[in-house]
Amino acid sequence: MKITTQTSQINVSHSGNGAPIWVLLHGFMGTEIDFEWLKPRLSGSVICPDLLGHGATVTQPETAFSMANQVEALHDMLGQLYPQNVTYNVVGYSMGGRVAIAFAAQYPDLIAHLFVESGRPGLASAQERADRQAHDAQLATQLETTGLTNFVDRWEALPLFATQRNLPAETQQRVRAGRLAQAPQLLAKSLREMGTGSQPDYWSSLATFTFPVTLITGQQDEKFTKLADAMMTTLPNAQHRVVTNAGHNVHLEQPEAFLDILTGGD
Ligand SMILES: C=C(O[C@H]1C=C[C@H](C(=O)CCC(=O)O)[C@@H](C(=O)O)[C@@H]1O)C(=O)O
Repeated sequence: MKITTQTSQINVSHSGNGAPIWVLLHGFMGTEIDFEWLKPRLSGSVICPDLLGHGATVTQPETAFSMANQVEALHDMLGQLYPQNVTYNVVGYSMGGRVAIAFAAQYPDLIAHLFVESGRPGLASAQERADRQAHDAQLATQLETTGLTNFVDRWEALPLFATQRNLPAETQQRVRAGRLAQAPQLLAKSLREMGTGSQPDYWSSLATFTFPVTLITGQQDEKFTKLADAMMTTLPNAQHRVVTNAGHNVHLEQPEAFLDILTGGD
């Protein structure tokens, strides 16, 4: 497996007593189960929370699924688990990558290493955000009116996920089952309130990320590989790993290559 690297500068640091604490953040319509396979493969502690509106997360009806609330919910959860002064290896996939970047911007002192897989720091222009908000609101309405199965059918058919159709049927069925197990009204709320267009723009925060950052994209995901290249122009201590024979979901399509990047085993 060939992984090409573009590096500005990378200094790896570890949390506390040297045993890393991994925080793994799933993507839209994902759950903590998506990273279950990683738990026995990573040294140290591994935490895979369900994000707002996903999996087993329970919120009060009045809770806004804003990126700010998501960051605070994650911060509160980690603070309850690790009250002492520790740092985390935060790994975010896609929507989870957006959350990871927002969390790092808000709490940089808590980051040992930030890994962003096929993620982006929001949208830089107000017009882009407005257009994307309208798009995500349309998706949310479609989800509410045509039902989750129809929505997942359309979602799976997106070009962004075309490479996943080469995966074994069992793997595709497992991912589909995870999506179909979600609560449609909560997914719609997530799209409207925490979608790519609704979150703040963190592009200007990237230059302040002095902790080690590793961007991971699939070579066949041109869109997010280009976005990662753009992020590299402003990140001061980062590397961009492009994994061959993979699209948007690198950890699903090339799990061993993904693990090697996390552990430095490649
Ligand atoms: C379709 C686009 O944007 C969506 C794609 C990826 C994100 C995600 O979490 C997908 C997870 C998965 O299905 O494997 C999602 C997000 O960031 O919430 C985006 O809305 C696109 O072309 O940008």
